[in-house]
Amino acid sequence: MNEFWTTLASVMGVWAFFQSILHAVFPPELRFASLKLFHRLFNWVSSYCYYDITEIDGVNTNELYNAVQLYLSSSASITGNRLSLTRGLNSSAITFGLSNNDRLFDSFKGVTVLWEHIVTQRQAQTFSWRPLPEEKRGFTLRVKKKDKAVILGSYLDFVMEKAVEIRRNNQDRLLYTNSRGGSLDSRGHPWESVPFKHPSTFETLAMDPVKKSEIMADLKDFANGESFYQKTGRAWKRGYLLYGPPGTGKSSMIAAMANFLGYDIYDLELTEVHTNSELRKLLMKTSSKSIIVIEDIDCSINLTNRKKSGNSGGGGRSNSFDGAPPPGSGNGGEDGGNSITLSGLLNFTDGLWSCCGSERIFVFTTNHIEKLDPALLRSGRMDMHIFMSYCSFPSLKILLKNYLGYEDGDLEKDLETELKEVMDKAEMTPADISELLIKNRRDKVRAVWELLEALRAKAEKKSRGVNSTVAEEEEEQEKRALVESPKEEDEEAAFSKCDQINNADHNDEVEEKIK
Ligand SMILES: Nc1ncnc2c1ncn2[C@@H]1O[C@H](COP(=O)(O)OP(=O)(O)OP(=O)(O)O)[C@@H](O)[C@H]1O
Ligand SMILES: [Mg+2]
Repeated sequence: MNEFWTTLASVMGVWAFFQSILHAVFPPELRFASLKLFHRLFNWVSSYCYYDITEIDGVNTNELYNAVQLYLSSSASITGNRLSLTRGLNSSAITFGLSNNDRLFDSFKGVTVLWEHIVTQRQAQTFSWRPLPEEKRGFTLRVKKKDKAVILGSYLDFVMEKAVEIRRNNQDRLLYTNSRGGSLDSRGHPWESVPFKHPSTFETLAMDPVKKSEIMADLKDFANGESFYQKTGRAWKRGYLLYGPPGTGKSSMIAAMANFLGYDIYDLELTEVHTNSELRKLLMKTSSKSIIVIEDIDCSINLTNRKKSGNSGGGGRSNSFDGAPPPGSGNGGEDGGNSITLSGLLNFTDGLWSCCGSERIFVFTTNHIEKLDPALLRSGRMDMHIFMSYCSFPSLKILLKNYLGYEDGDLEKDLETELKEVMDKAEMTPADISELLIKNRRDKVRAVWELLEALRAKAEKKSRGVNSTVAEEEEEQEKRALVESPKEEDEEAAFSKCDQINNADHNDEVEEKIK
């Protein structure tokens, strides 16, 4: 050991002496050239090579940096004496990390490597189109030259895989939103996140049990289908379109999917996205094993003004849902890139860019499938169309079990028969029924009788031909008003969206279909 320190001291001494001679004798250019030469010489003689993994690579966040940080946080791999402990905002576990400017050894397949965490203050802010963090952070990996092949070949992949695993186990899943508009945070992320804690599961979801098991099997096949997608040359992604009246469980289904697969959710607010290229950037910043959701797609973008959409209706912003992109809008639009087109959206879900990353699910929801452009519904676009319908008797049984603890056979026979009869005629949504059950949950018997009363009343109204869709229509208009409201610059687009509400005839047709 002593020998090591003596050698190190002499090398440092020689280096210091060499530098002072350089400063005293040579002009700066020559000094620089000699330093370069010395470094080359040193690298040539040294038996180590070094890899720098910086936190920010140009303008993008370096995924490998995050992975290394997580990997080094796994207690199994850590052998250092000094560790930093963190508990992230979105995490329910404490993680270890390498302290700033500290180092530790790790071994892999009999090879020992040294990790060093380097943190330096960023020099005076250079010009940048977004604020950069104050510190420059990075890891340096020191590897023996003879072990280079092992490390580059499999160690870094192993680190990446381990990091994903650690993240899955340690961290709560996240719900991301793009509510910041197109702006990025200091680490280059366009998405904001909060912990995802929605308790909906397939168990609590009231829907036809056969359909439910089909969906669950489809999701399982997808999640386990890496080799299938590889073999068939398909991108590892899947699209689901959930449609049906308000309150039938579309959003609950998305939460159940995420909880079932353990995926994060990216809730894409289309009205906050201004151009196709912005949409693409958002996509590029989503991680794999995630569900990308566009809710109420018919309310998010203009579906009716197809003819006008090419010129954004005279200069204002309009997210146009047009089969053919307006001239020059393939990557943002002629008007300075101020429109999203259907082709942009399809590229987002379907084109080459949709394959950056893998294992992703796209889910669109709508109350009005008939308002969607056929291009979006064509086979291959959305792999599964799932109709979320009014509450049926099998769905009611699930709600009765979840809310009141009724098991099969607990209901009196007559009561059950009557519920069965009136259920389909009443066309009540699971949301309405849930409300009734919650209200009386302390008195099971009363809850069921009140429900039966409500169902009878609703069924009777239906049979008298009273338009039951008034409430739905009101809810729909509320939704649209929310989308259309505030921003002044969106006024024009808002007016054009109002046109959508004038589709009563069309609605009737679909209601027929749904029935
Ligand atoms: N199928 C269902 N199973 C269980 N609960 C449901 C179901 N549908 C609705 N609910 C209950 O009603 C509430 C509203 O449902 P949800 O938001 O999922 O409906 P939605 O179809 O997404 O409505 P919208 O079209 O208005 O977005 C949920 O919080 C849930 O408690
Ligand atoms: Mg919803």
